[in-house]
Amino acid sequence: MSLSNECEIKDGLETLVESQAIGELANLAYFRVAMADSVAVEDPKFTLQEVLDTFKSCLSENKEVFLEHYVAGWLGLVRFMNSLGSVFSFIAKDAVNKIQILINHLNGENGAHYVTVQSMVKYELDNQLVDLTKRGSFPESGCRTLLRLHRALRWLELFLERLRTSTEESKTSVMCSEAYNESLSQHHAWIIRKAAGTAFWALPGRATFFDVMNVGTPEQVVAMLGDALPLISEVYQVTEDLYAQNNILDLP
Ligand SMILES: CCCCCCCC/C=C\CCCCCCCC(=O)N[C@@H](COP(=O)(O)O)[C@H](O)/C=C/CCCCCCCCCCCCC
Repeated sequence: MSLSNECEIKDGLETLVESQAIGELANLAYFRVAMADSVAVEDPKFTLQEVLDTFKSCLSENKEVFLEHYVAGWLGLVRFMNSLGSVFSFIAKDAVNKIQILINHLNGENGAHYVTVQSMVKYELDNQLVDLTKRGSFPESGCRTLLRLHRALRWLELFLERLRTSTEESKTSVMCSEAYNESLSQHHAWIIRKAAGTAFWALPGRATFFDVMNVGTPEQVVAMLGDALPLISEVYQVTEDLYAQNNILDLP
């Protein structure tokens, strides 16, 4: 995928952040990213396969993480969340804001340094473009912005693993909040934890959830989750190791 139609994507995201109709526009934004990759997009509905494909493209042969594919993966996930209802809008809006910041870096004059997460970290640290101990001059550094999505990727991994091994009786709200409590919640203020916990109760049941994934039978969903999880885990682990090596896992 190439961000040759960067302006269109950027315009779409800017509108998306400002708009109340966030769900509809998230679809549009992802639609454009997908088009840039020649993915078949006649059907604008979310499919788990699309997200799987973007995470598959994330890692280079030498395990570098391509930022544009990472961003495309998140846009796909936001589309999914938007299809679940407006109660998740505050979460989607935060995710989209962060995606927008990363796309701005990719499209900016220093975009060449933002091709991979590895090159982004090196560039920003070498040039003191990251607030390391307290928030200051660089609230929109790529490193701190991606870290927020990276932590959310751990939540996703834990949640999807629960979904994969769930039974018909399992509750998505319980699986979601367990995954959240084991990961992201540790980085969130009390008020955010409460709001997130409330939103989880609005999640549809497992059967509807599987339907929205547009994969097929529950057995096919489970099989695809089995394919998707190692990819997501690897992207997570490569990023985690990179951030650990550079001592930037706690950026303010
Ligand atoms: C394959 C399909 C099945 C799963 C689909 C899941 C779709 C999930 C899509 C997006 C997930 C949301 C990502 C949220 C990123 C949150 C980043 C964050 O931590 N931000 C906080 C800190 O930011 P700064 O203030 O430091 O800039 C911010 O305070 C958060 C605000 C919003 C609340 C975030 C709650 C996160 C809950 C994650 C679970 C989402 C549940 C969705 C259920 C489908």
